[in-house]
Amino acid sequence: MINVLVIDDEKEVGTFFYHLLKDKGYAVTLGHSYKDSQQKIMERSYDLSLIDVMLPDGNGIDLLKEMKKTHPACKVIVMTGYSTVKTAVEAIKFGASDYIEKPFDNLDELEELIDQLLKRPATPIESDLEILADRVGFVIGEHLEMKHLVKIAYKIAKKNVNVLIEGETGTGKEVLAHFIHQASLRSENPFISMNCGAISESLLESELFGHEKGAFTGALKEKKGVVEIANKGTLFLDEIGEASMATQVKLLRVLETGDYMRVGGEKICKTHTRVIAASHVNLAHAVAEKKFREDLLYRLDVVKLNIPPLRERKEDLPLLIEFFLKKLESPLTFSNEAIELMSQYTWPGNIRELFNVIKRSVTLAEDEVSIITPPFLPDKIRHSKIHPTKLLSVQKKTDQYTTHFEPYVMDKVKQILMSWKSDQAIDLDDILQEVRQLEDLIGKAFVTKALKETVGNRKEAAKMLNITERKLRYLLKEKGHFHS
Ligand SMILES: Nc1ncnc2c1ncn2[C@@H]1O[C@H](COP(=O)(O)OP(=O)(O)OP(=O)(O)O)[C@@H](O)[C@H]1O
Repeated sequence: MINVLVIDDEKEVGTFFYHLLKDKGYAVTLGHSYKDSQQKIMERSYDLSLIDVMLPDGNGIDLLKEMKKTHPACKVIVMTGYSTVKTAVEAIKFGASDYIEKPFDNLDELEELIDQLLKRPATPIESDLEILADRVGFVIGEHLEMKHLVKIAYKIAKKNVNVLIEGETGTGKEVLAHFIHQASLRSENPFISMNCGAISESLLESELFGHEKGAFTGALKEKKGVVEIANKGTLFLDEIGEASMATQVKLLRVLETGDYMRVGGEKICKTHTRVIAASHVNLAHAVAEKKFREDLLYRLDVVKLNIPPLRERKEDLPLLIEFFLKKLESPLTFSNEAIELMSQYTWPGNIRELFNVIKRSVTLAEDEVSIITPPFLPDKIRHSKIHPTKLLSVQKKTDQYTTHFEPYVMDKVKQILMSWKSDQAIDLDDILQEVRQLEDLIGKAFVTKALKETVGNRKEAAKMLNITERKLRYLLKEKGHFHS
């Protein structure tokens, strides 16, 4: 028997769902307040719950959290008024499967949604979204924050809400926008991408809204703008922060009412496009600096998705490398040392830069070798200097490193001191002599690794270690740091 809990303080809503669901053969429990529903959540388990976000004695989102904690498999639909769509999107972040707006004017759609949710197996969404991601060429990876973000993107894709994607250059904002479009009900209609920072102000306006014949010198024919072409589809506005204040006002109008005018035109036109905006600058900061309209930001960031930079999702490097090698139809692979160097690099250009590096290495290595080794990587990656402690300290889960050598060494010294009893006589000179030997050992390990990486090329090895070739020769001769 399927158990459903409907939580709403409006009696009519409860009664409506009671009859609708009872007729389908489900067992329905009604909750009328926060307190009362809390009790009902504790009493038994449910397969589905419909929760009103605004209860007189509490917040429906908190009940959603409790439900998810107590019965993780229970599907939740939150119910909201239009003005609280932002809250509903929040609910999705906390695990709601979907949200519906009150009043319910499409009952067939509502029934369909409930049936679909109850039909789905326990973790369906992951496989659905993975199939779609595969189709659009979007690597999700293993990074938890990224996985969560894609799940939210997938869930809100079917809703007609605007989305704001923030992230450094090359992190995949456009690919994510495309993924959202493909997951939406608009996927049969056009996805149009426009970079607001790439063209001049006057051209941007006519590209966005179109122009009438004779609107300006050179406007020989009338032209459709992207808001018109992407009508019923998705309009991806990259670098929205670059749009002038005047264009921002016009965009705001499009977002509020769908209305716009072609350049040189007098007729008000309407579009039903969905806007996904992106920016590599933090738009809230731009608002504080008065470079971006607050009301426009408010309209845009109904859903805000922040893509982490590649240096924070290094665990995804192998998957991305594999994906790009396949895309380039290359049979080559990267050696472990090459991958290690790539994971030490900070990737300021993010995934775009990674793709370019892979393309370059493949071109250089093709017909020469079957495994791409460090010499085929660009200098910036081979010689990207990392702080020695990054090598010596244990990498923590959070990818944080201690920033100085000293604490690491002091920790070891403390351990040694603890085992030294003050009544034991020691010889400090002997100890310092041992430390110098250790220094040699560490030096040897670095030199050996550098020579291995550069396949014995001393010039390259010296460069990698940031020492002169003379010093390297000295180390090899005097200290016996031979290449083993
Ligand atoms: N998750 C991903 N999976 C596969 N390819 C990706 C992914 N992210 C980025 N790319 C690739 O990296 C390149 C840059 O991606 P994209 O243009 O989407 O970045 P962006 O954040 O929009 O960049 P910009 O801010 O410079 O406009 C593209 O070639 C894209 O295909």
